[in-house]
Amino acid sequence: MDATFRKKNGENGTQDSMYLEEQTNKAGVLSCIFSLREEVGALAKALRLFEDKGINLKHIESRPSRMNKEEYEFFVSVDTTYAKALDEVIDGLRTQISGHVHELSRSKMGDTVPWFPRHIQELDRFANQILSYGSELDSDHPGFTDSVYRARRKEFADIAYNYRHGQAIPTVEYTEDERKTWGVVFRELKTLYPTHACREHNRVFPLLEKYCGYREDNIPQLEDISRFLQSCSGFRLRPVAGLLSSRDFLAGLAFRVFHSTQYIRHGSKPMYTPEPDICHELLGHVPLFADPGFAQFSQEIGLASLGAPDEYIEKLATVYWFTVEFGLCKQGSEVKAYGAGLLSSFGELQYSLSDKPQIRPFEPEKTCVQKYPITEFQPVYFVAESFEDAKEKVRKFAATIPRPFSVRYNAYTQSIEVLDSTQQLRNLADSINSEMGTLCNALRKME
Ligand SMILES: C[C@H](O)[C@H](O)[C@H]1CNc2nc(N)[nH]c(=O)c2N1
Ligand SMILES: N[C@@H](Cc1ccccc1)C(=O)O
Ligand SMILES: [Fe+2]
Repeated sequence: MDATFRKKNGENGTQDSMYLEEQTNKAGVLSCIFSLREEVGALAKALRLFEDKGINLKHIESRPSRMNKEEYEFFVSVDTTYAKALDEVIDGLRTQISGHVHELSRSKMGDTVPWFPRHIQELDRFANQILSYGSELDSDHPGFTDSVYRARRKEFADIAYNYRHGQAIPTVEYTEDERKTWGVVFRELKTLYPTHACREHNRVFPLLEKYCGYREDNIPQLEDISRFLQSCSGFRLRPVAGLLSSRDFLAGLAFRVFHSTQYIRHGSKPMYTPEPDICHELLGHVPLFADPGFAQFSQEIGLASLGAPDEYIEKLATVYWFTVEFGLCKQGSEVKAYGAGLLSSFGELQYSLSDKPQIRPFEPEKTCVQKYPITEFQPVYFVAESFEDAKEKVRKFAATIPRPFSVRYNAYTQSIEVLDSTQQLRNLADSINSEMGTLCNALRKME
């Protein structure tokens, strides 16, 4: 059970001596936490309530309460088939044994909400939680049997493992072979961008050539790009050894942090690779993260993911997949690519705008359940009406994610604020008020 137990003080500052929290994070399991005044038979009485309703407990744990020495806390889980009976037991715990229960409140910040980073520095915890793409990829990965390539990948992994927030991203000396691979990818893609890429991508690309060393004969350095992005949109890069879980990866976006690989694809297959590599990050993602509107869109997906239940992380990751990774977008009378997985693969970029794949309108409620392959061209793409439209739709979708609190990113402290107290809301109101003053003044000066 990955639930964390945390007891909260009541809003009025008093210590609640009992709280109940249901969770449905794990498919098929419902949990509840309650605390009781310690005395002979207290637990037996509580358990009788479960017995009376015919509930077979799956799991029970107890521990002395840290907040109140006279109390014990109990954590129980039951099969979801007992959902209704559990509600009745909770009522019973509140009423029938209230003699042993002082005050009662439901903790708003669920004590069972999945952990998420609150400060940008906490992203350091993700460094060594890399997923292998699975045996499926390993065996047909173009670099699988190349021992030189594998050794080189380990060098890149070590840079990422040792990286800590705030450090400069180490410069890498790329080999001649690596530069050759980059050159092929760069050249082919550059000829396709004017006709295939969305206008936001085409607008930023020349700036990257001017300021970040984007050239056919040079693989740009992550540190230079990270600085450039910070000045455009506040996005920054962090080196990562490989694929992160969707939850971790999306959490980074909430802080405007993009986890970027630093190794390059195997030279034998430059036109398409089944996993992210530096070509994908620098040619696919970076130009769009430099666009303020797109940066905002990406961060909102990240914020929506914090503390969300697993099933919603999966849906959000699918929405991310069909927008940021493989999205198509209407621009004027044409359809263009804005998904980074398309903008970094000269094979798939051409295919995506041909008449071969299926094209459907982007509707988050439908798109979020679409299955997709991760190691071959996509059979289905979704077309957004515009970035603004996609942003609005994703916002509406995100609002359906069950979460008992709202969050906001504070860029000054680089931390996530959980908006669950009147003090937090007052701070937010103050800051909006100050911005509103700026806006009104500026408007007056325009007249
Ligand atoms: C969020 C979604 O699952 C997406 O495919 C993520 C998964 N993990 C990742 N991890 C890394 N390092 N890079 C990525 O682009 C992604 N993409
Ligand atoms: N297929 C992309 C890389 C990629 C793999 C998986 C997900 C997203 C992107 C390319 O060749 O550039
Ligand atoms: Fe990507």
